[in-house]
Amino acid sequence: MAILDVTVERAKIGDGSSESEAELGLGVRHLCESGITTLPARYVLPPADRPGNPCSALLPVVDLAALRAGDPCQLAALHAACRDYGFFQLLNHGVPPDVGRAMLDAARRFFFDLPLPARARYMSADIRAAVRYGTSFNQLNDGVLSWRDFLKLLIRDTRRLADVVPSWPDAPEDLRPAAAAYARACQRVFRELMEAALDALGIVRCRGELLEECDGGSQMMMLNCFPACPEPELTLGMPPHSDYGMLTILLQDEVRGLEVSYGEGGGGWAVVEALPGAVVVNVGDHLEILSNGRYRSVLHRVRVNGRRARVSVASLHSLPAERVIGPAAELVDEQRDRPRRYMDTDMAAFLAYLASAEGKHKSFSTPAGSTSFHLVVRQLMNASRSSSFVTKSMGAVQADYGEGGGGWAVVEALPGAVVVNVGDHLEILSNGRYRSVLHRVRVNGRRARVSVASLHSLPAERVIGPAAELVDEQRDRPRRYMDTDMAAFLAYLASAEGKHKSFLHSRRINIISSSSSSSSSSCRQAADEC
Ligand SMILES: O=C(O)CCC(=O)C(=O)O
Ligand SMILES: [Fe+2]
Repeated sequence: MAILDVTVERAKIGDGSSESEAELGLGVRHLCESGITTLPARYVLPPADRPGNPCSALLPVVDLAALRAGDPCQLAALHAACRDYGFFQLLNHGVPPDVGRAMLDAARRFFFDLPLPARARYMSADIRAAVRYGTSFNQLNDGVLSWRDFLKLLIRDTRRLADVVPSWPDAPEDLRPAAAAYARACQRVFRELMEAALDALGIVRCRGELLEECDGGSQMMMLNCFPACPEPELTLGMPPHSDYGMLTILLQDEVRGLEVSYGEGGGGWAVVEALPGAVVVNVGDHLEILSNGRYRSVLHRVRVNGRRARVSVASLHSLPAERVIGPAAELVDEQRDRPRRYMDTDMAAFLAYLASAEGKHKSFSTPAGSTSFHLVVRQLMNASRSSSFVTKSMGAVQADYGEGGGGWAVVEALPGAVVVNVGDHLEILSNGRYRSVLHRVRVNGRRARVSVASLHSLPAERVIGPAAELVDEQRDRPRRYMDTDMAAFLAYLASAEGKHKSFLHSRRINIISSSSSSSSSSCRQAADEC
């Protein structure tokens, strides 16, 4: 049905679809200059992924001046915002208004005043380039393009900002000083927020070390440009994604556009309404991992506007790229119902993920939808065995069903039958064609029940990944799982045996089953790696 709709919509778009791929690669600013009046087909989302009617979200507010002064209410507000929303607005952040204004102004002039050749000097196919002008989300892999151009400025070690500034665009002429001043201001905000977050989380043992690493951490500034769009209801400026890093500080002009995912299973989208002078801060994947899941890295996306262009600057902060990140020791206690929820991750693991699945989970045309990097990490932790089980009294087994799970149906089995279910390994081997479904067992007030489950898999040392025949990157059959093996599984068991099966499973199943409708995605800032 969705495919049919898209075909019809594309046919309707007609003249807009005539731009060549090479032309589209030059970005949406260039496209606008060419005078298009309809949206080219490559930007048209399937109906289920389009932005729909906006509703508003008023984010929690944190006052950094009060936090700095030791106000316990502000620490509590920060903690609750990171835990419950993953997003907040920051007031009295200490970024001087003229520094923010100068940053946005220079970014606007870079995108709108410079002729294409001046901007195109910074175009690069290398996603690792420290300075890079590009378009869409992950241009080479996006099935549907996003209505966005960007300039990425990567600072690998924030203490060495001065060394990298000379490599930044020299036009407009105030871009370098404006971006450098803004980068420095964000570094201070990041440092202060991390200090408070570590306190709020009760991370004491490696507090000093972590803060030192924040001081010499990585910072990626994404200058985003979303020109006015001829058919804004058909596309997005950025697809649903989470940010790869500890914290992101977002500066935006007066045009709204940022939307955050909310609701059970993340089905709803709300446009962020920010207070004048506030910056928006969100938790990234690394802080979710460090906090062992107490803080949330939430999916967000950007809607575009039919009349007004929008410019934003997202400053993504993390520890140094080579740092291994895992849950803080204080937040893991296997004895006290605080299992470790994430495997350690580092840039090497992340790059391996990119090499195996780069962009695969970000494409709107990918039926599997997608996930952020840390969700993939969770998924690997969860890999177990293919299984079947035999029950004596079937009535108690329930299997998850429905869009995104959420419903539970009691299994009724025929007399004499055994029930067989697909396990995680077969789901991986089948590259997601077969599903390893959540199930649970209810108990009975009157009758005891006994069952025997026999779980089968390949030899323990065997590395399991999607079968070659079921992966074809050219034909819309991307690889959906990283390889896994028993060592990875045992490492997981050693750290977290059985404690959080349902949490991990529910995330993973959601990712798989919600995919066809939501195609949420991510790790973009990851794609434009740190
Ligand atoms: O422009 C925005 O509001 C959000 C930008 C964003 O999410 C990003 O650059 O990661
Ligand atoms: Fe983002």
